[in-house]
Amino acid sequence: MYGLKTESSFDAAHFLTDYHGKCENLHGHRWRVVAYLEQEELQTQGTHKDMVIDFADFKGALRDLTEAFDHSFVVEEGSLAPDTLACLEREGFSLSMVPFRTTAENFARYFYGKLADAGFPVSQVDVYETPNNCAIYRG
Ligand SMILES: Nc1nc2c(c(=O)[nH]1)N=C([C@H](O)[C@H](O)COP(=O)(O)OP(=O)(O)OP(=O)(O)O)CN2
Ligand SMILES: [Zn+2]
Repeated sequence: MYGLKTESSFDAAHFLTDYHGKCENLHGHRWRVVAYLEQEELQTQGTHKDMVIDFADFKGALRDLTEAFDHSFVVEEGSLAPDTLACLEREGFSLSMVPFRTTAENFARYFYGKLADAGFPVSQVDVYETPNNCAIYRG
């Protein structure tokens, strides 16, 4: 079995809906996303011979996914009143609406799904919310 690993990060704001503690307030993190691929065999011919996948393609795909959240306010759908959202948009803030509670676990599953949908043989995604705290999603 062969494996590849790459990582990317994004800085964003969020809050946790229905959380009782400091994380119910708007705050920010630098989320670090580490993705792993696994494949039994290497490619056998062409420019990608003896590679799982070109690192350039893998790191570019993960970077595009994290870039979409960078310097935005990641908002769980339905967690803010429509007029609150309208005010934030009117002020020009960048909002990223997501259909999940913005936990590290859910981000890990989200990035896993996006990489799998793009055809990468993803086996695991780690999402660090702080340097010491990491959520893991495995297929
Ligand atoms: N299992 C999870 N637990 C928590 C998550 C999560 O995504 N998964 N998220 C949060 C909050 O987002 C919160 O911001 C994290 O707070 P905390 O761990 O306290 O992080 P700090 O940066 O404040 O770290 P300190 O050690 O307190 O400096 C909560 N839990
Ligand atoms: Zn947080």
